[in-house]
Amino acid sequence: MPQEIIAMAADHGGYELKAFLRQTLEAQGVSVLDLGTDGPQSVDYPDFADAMADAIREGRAGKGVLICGTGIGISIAANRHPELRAALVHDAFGARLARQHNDANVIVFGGRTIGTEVAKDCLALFLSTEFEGGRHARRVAKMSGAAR
Ligand SMILES: O=C(CO)[C@H](O)[C@H](O)COP(=O)(O)O
Repeated sequence: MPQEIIAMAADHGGYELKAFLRQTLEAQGVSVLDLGTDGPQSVDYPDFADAMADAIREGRAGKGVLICGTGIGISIAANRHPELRAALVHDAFGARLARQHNDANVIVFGGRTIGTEVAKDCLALFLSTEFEGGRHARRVAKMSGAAR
């Protein structure tokens, strides 16, 4: 089975953490689709959530990493897209449960709030943990259906 491609995108509050995590993944042989941004100039985080949604919808990546300063704005923007289940994660427990219970396909970090080593551990757990299905599949399906 071909290895899943991981898309990454960040605003100016997260580009440094993105570069660190990209380097980490590529050193492990993981293919990364980098959707920007790549420098400190001010950009708008919704544009990068939109780029992530396009990449996942078009099958250019299987999972993604989004980063803004706090992770909050880019989470809000990402979860407006039906193809994304974006989880803002601060610790290993959240990273694992985001996969096991929520079948999240995007992990979100705050570039100004999380340490690089914590983010690295969270990302590794996120990418290596399977969705549990069962009762969680019913709940995830309810989020994918038409609004009430
Ligand atoms: O965290 C964010 C959104 O939730 C943004 O990164 C943050 O709002 C950008 O702020 P500034 O333009 O002052 O650098």
